[in-house]
Amino acid sequence: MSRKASENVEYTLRSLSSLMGERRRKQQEPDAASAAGECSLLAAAESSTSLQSAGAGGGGVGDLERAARRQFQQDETPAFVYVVAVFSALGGFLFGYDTGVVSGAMLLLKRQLSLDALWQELLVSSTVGAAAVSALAGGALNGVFGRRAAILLASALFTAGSAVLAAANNKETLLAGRLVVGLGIGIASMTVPVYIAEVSPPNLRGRLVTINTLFITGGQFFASVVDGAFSYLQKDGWRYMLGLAAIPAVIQFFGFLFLPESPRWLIQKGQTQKARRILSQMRGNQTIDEEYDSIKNNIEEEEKEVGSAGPVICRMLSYPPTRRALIVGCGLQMFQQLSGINTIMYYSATILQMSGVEDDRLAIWLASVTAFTNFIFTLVGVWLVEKVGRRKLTFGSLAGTTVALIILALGFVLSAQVSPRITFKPIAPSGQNATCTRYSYCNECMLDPDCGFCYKMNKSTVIDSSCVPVNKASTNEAAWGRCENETKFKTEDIFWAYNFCPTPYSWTALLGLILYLVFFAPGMGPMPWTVNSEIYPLWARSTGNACSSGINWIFNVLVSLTFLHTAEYLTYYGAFFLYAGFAAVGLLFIYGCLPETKGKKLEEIESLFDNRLCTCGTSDSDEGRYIEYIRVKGSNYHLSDNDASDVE
Ligand SMILES: O[C@H]1[C@H](O)[C@@H](O)[C@H](O)[C@@H](O)[C@H]1O
Repeated sequence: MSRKASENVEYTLRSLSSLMGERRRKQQEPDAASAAGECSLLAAAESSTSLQSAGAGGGGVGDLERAARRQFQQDETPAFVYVVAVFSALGGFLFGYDTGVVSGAMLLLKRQLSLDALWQELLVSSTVGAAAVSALAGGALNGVFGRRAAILLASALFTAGSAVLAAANNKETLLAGRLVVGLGIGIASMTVPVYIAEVSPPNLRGRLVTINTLFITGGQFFASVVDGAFSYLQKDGWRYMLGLAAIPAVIQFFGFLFLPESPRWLIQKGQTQKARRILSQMRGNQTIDEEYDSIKNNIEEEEKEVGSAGPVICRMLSYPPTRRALIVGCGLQMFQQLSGINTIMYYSATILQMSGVEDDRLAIWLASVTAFTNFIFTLVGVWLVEKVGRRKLTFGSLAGTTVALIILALGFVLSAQVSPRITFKPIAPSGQNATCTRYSYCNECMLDPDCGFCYKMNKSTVIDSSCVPVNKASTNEAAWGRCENETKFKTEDIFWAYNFCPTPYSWTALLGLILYLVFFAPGMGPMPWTVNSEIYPLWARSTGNACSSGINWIFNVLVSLTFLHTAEYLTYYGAFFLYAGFAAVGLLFIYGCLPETKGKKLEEIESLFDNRLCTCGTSDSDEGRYIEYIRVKGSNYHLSDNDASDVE
């Protein structure tokens, strides 16, 4: 095509795109498919009439299509956006690493510092508690100082906390270090998804924000490997485990000294020149005028509509669209935790032991297989999020998770039904606890955290079984009796089961565990974070994310801290049935309340919450329609079938 002809095509497309843009603005309809700085020309694929008429004025549809396709191939998202996303997601890695590493570190710490149960619980949950507080406070921090400053602060806290932990000489210092790290986790968990969402182009936003969760699960997996490797270093192994987090934290800190602030936040603060510069850096060869204008207009309109007086949370609650978005965001985070992910993560070693793995070390290594499954299937989520969209992915994931929880619970029911009888009741030495010897079946004994099951095997039958107190310093052996000395009883063909019962049905628990992660990881793991980064308008984004992340952390503590007690009262299968029940309620919630945000500009998403909640399930209007877009980005034309979310 000659230069002149191509200019003609360009001109026609530009005028058509702005005409369409105008018309839409007049109709005040959300332009869902247009990417940042773009207008979309929509045409149902079956009838390419609009395309033809568009082409007619500028050299024919053939030329037009060819030009558009050529430009599409040239028009790439600059690598800079990926660099920014990966550096930010280091915050996710640290979140995963620091929450994951503590279980392995605790095995060594409790011996070296003689920690009692209270201190162990304090060291684990103080971090999650501090994360809840700082996630809630992070909203104000983000709003006032910006996303970049918040991320810098989080990485400084991670670095300082890790250094304190590595050098700690007593439990009080350890507690201080864990609190500092927790403060970093909370801030990172609420800021990073927001920052990535704000710098990403709409067609990649879901994928890039989901990468943050990939880094969280990657951090958890890495932590489990580090735990396994350093568990051989009985003295001071925990210092390496806890201190290693300083490395990615320092990298992130220095990286962010050179990375830019979110252009959306800058526009909100009136720093428009800087915002334009950063936006064009992020969009490469695409023009940014329309994206810039739409962000700016949006801020002005929002101010008119909602005003700027009073605390943001009050304005959010009194303005119906943001109130609904907040309910959806917090609900998603709550159901993520109520479906028991962290019970599964923290107790996977125990669940694996129940399925027949008797060796402690092997169980720790197998727990890293669990963490790896979580990680790999989060990758599947990264791939699926822009293909099937948030709504279907979340719903499908939670449906599978519910089934897996039921299988897991049934596994425990079967195990409990064939639970071995206790046939031998040893007399407790004087002054020793004798409570455990009162139980009649292994599953009662197993649910008491102070007791363990000591037995022999005759072929595949359990014989000479007793329930005796566990050695508080090492759950690998009993406090007294035949199972008192691990090295000795192993040579005498005597077995010790703490927290599990030998049963032929334990494989169902393993099956349930794997199925759980396969379903949970692609959707329910990442989507609550991804959706929350998108559903609030700019003025409410930090506060909305602060609240929902706070809810995530609060329910995280509640569920993981109560698991053992819940299991004691309801038995293991009762606990898993309970989570399955929560997950089922979550399914109804998602079906009724979660709208599809795929492909929409952040500025358009607010309108999805204009209607009453629980009407989203009825408005899946894109179903079964194939839509083709020609995008016009300044001088670049796209033919893309990716963003099938806007229907006119
Ligand atoms: O999205 C993450 C992820 O699924 C993690 O594996 C889990 O430990 C977190 O609690 C959750 O927020």
